[in-house]
Formats: sequence, C-alpha cells, structure tokens
Amino acid sequence: MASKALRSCLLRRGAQTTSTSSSAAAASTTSSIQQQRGMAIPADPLARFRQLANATPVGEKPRVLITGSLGQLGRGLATMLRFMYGEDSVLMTDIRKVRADETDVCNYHFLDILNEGAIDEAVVNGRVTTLIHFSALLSAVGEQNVPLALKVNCQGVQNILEVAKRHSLKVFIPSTIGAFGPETPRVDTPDITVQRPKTIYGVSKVYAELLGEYYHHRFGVDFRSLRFPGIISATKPGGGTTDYAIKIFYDALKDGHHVCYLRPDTRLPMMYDTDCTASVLFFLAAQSSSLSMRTYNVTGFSFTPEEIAASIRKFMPDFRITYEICPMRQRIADSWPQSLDDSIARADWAWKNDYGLDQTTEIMIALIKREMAREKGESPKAVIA
Ligand SMILES: NC(=O)c1ccc[n+]([C@@H]2O[C@H](COP(=O)([O-])OP(=O)(O)OC[C@H]3O[C@@H](n4cnc5c(N)ncnc54)[C@H](O)[C@@H]3O)[C@@H](O)[C@H]2O)c1
Ligand SMILES: C[C@@H](O)[C@H](N)C(=O)O
Repeated sequence: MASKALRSCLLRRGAQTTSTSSSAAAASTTSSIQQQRGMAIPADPLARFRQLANATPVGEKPRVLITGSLGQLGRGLATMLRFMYGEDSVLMTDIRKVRADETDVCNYHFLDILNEGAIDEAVVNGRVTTLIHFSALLSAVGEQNVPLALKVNCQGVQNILEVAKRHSLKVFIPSTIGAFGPETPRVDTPDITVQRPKTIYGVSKVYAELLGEYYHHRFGVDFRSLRFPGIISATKPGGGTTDYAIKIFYDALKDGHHVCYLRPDTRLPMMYDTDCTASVLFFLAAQSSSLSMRTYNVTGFSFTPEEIAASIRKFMPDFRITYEICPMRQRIADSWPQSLDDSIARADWAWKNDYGLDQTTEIMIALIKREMAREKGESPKAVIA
C-alpha cells in the first residue's frame, strides 16, 4: 500500500485513486483503429500497476536508473516505480539542481550521460538492473542547437548501450512519432514503414532505434523501445512540437484563452501520462520471448487544436482558442503521423491505453486546479470526487 506522502504524490501526478463518471468515447480521430476505443477512467487507476508489482517475483524486482529524470516524463515514472517496487528501487539522475517545490524527487544524483565512466559508476554502485534513458533534446529545442542535440541524443545513446552491454542490463530508450517523416503514411502509421525524418531529433531517434536493435542482435543486449506520441501531463514539457497540448490547459485555467502555434486542423497522436508510464512498465515486464520486435508504436488518441479546445469547452464553456502559427513547429507537425497503428504492441504484450481525450481533459483540469489552489496556499480538494 502506498504511504500517505506517496499517495498524495500519485494523486498530484494524475494517478487518481478515486472514480469518475466520465465515459466519453475517444471519438476525435479519423483513425478507424482508434474510433473503436470507447472508454471510461478506471475506478482504480492504480490497480494495473499493483497487479503487475504483485506478479513480479521478489528476486526479479528491478533496480532502475532513470537518466533525464527531472524532465516531463521521468518524475511520474519514478513515483510509480517506487509505488510498485519500493523506495529503493529507483535512482533518479539528471544534470540540474532539484527545485525546492520538486518534493517528489528522491534518491537523486547528478549524472551527465555524456560521461560514460560516470554511468558505469552509478550502475555499479547502485546495483542497477535496468536503465531507462530519458535524457534527450526534443524536436523544437533540437532544431535550435543541432550540435548539442547530436551529442546528447546520439553520443548519449551510444554510452548507455555500451554500459548496458558491459553490465548485462535491460535498457529502455524511448523513440517518438518524430522518427517518421513526410514520406511515411500519416494515418494509422505502421511499425515498419518509411522513416525519413526531417528534424535532428527524428534523425537521432532513428539512430537510437537502429543502434539499440543492433546491440540486441549483435551483443544480446535486452534493448526495448517504444515510439511515443505527444505525452500530456501536468508537468512542464521540455520543448517539443506537441507541448501546446499541455500549455492549453494551464492557459485555459489562468486566462480562459490559449494562443496556439499550430493550425486548427493539425492532427497529431497523443497519450495521457499515466498510460505512458504503464506502457513503459508493462513493456519492460514482458517476457523477451513474447516480443516479435524491439521497437513498437504505442498510442492513445489523436486530435487537432480545434478538437482539444472543444473537449475543454465541455468543462469550461467560455474557453477561447486563437492562432499565431509558428512556421518551424508547424512544419515539424506536418511531417509527423496523424495517428499510429499500435496493434502489434496490443497483440504481443497486451498494451492497452486507459485514457481517451475527454478523460485526459477532465484530469488535467482537475490536476491544474489543485496545483493552483496549492500555490495560493489553499488546501485543495481531492482531484476528482
Ligand atoms: N514528452 C513527450 O511528449 C515525448 C514523446 C515522445 C518521446 N519522448 C521521449 O521521452 C524521453 C523523455 O522525454 P521528456 O519529455 O521527459 O524530455 P524533457 O526534455 O522534459 O527531459 C529531458 C531531460 O534530459 C536532461 N538532459 C539533457 N542533457 C543531459 C545530459 N547531458 N545528461 C543527462 N541528462 C540530460 C534534461 O535536463 C531534462 O531534464 C525523451 O527521450 C523523449 O525523446 C517524449
Ligand atoms: C512527440 C515528442 O517526441 C515530443 N513531445 C516533441 O514534440 O518533440
């Protein structure tokens, strides 16, 4: 059972433990695959994580080192790992100082992934069994500093794979819809297809996929990768093209108005944070023999700025959206898939998303209200009663 502090942290990060009546279908997509995914928020969103933890034999409980753990995705994953496998199961690492308000950060160490020896040292001293490599420069910031993106995204991956090989570690390195390009079929994009990305981020992620698969075939490294869509969470995003789908909620609650940098009809695949965490943990727990591939697509639902604004209006009828297009981000978004086919992940290791667009909207609004109440010194109510 989670401690009181851990429970409150899971609540803040979106892993609600209370039920909600929302049952809207994820209907905001052109994809026939995704139209079938009607859903309601599970009555106990932690149940699947608890079940997975209980099914893991004591001797197989992982000790996980997360690189780039202070970014958008790392903190939520670390919190869930501690909930499942215990306080000592996670080493959080990154290169910046922890802020006073980041109270969920524990067992934290400085680790620059460009220093291979330091990764070795952290792995050996921490008796690490699994590396989750989140350090990266995302699509928009990558375009602004190509040499740094090459170093962090390519040299970093090489270092991580070498360390994984040396110490026989399981290693997870996420990929992205950014690993596809304009020549890729954009609707229900399959796992195996044309990959000619036009950003340095995408190029470096194709490199990571291929190098990881090479280390698997050549050296037996247990490399695993998922191509994530844009991830929606109540945490600060790191400078990607899909960041608007987070900022829109903060703007809605602060000003009732969001200025969007993408065109109203720009459709992109997305996924809610807790589903993203679930995809990583269930994928890592899958038997190697059940994996027909080492890099899989996973997704939640797809929408346009117009459609997410309509979803927000179901909860905040006066919400307004206007548009000031950023040519660089628009060009990137126009080169990415509109929806992903993740049916092979569903078949091989029973991947399943629990959240659709309206459930995500409802949770994001509740979480940000709670955060704002805390900032004002009020004592916030439960996230969703
Ligand atoms: N967030 C998304 O929507 C999304 C979607 C698809 C894939 N991904 C992938 O998931 C991973 C995590 O994404 P995120 O959104 O948390 O990214 P983020 O930008 O929020 O965080 C990345 C972290 O890497 C750290 N970092 C940068 N240089 C480093 C270095 N030299 N050594 C160690 N750490 C360094 C940064 O300090 C930062 O905290 C990335 O690989 C990203 O490509 C994210
Ligand atoms: C899609 C993903 O890789 C990231 N959120 C980006 O926009 O760059």
